[in-house]
Amino acid sequence: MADTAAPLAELDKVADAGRIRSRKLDGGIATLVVDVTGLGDQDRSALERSLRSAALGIAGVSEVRIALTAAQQSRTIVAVGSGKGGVGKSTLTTNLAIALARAGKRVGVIDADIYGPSQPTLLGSEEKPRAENDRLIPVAAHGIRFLSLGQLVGAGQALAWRGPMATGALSRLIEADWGDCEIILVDLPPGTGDVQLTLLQKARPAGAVVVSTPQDLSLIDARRAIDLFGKLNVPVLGLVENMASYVCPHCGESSDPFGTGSVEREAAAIGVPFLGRLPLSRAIRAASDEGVPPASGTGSESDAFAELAGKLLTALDTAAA
Ligand SMILES: Nc1ncnc2c1ncn2[C@@H]1O[C@H](COP(=O)(O)OP(=O)(O)OP(=O)(O)O)[C@@H](O)[C@H]1O
Repeated sequence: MADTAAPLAELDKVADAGRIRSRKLDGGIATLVVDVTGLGDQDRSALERSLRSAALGIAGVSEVRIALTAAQQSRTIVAVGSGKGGVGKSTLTTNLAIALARAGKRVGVIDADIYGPSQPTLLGSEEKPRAENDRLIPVAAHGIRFLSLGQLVGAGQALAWRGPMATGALSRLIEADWGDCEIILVDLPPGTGDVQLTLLQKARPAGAVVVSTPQDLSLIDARRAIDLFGKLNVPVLGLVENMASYVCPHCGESSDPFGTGSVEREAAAIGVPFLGRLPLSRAIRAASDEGVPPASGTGSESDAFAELAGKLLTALDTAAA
């Protein structure tokens, strides 16, 4: 029977312009090739269902065959690590992600910190992710999407995980339906043990950001993290100095409780970019506790994260060149 696809033109009303790459009607069988690039699993299924039911409503169509195609989604994973806990790695991850989103990127965050998953608190969202076709759907907050071990288990429970259990749960986060996310930041657990190693091997990040306070102790541990990245061939995209100077809100005098400048010197010594310095700021601590990331607002803290995000994008471009 002749192929006369004209009646299928109707389907343009169902799919966004250009998504239907080819259409054919032969012997009552409608065959469509549909480009689903950039759509998450749910949107793909929804589009397929709508096209199928619309096609079956067209006179002369008795069967519908749909092939979905997608251009390879280019996605960059960046690990955020520190040698030591409590230096602000999670705070940096959240705010860097939001600053990247404000710079126009589609950003996801994986909270892989088994010792203290804190992204739900930092992002002020206790929403649990749904699963579709056995894949988790990241939760949206402050213009980014995120998944956290803290959403899969109760607070404090992940701490008891070791080995395969932790690795299995982390794999679910990495293999989730990240849709059109272009950059995914992974908030690593502090330290350089087996969990970090497995995670890096699974996620295969394009690079890593290492955060440290200017204290010697934090810096010594940061060097261990840098070594681990080096051993796994994960380029260090840059170092960030957190909790540097403190400006007294009363008298305005600036002091350096943990010292200042050592992280920048370390970056120069090992030949990696210094991405920037964040002050020790009561506003950062208070906003983080309240689930209102400073990067989502305005002011000097938000500007500092925006600057870090810009430098990270430059470092990513340089690493890819
Ligand atoms: N620049 C800053 N100024 C003030 N407080 C900060 C700053 N950075 C982080 N903090 C606070 O320090 C505490 C630890 O930060 P955070 O949880 O981000 O560290 P971490 O390195 O991820 O720790 P862990 O590895 O234990 O999860 C939090 O209370 C956070 O609000």
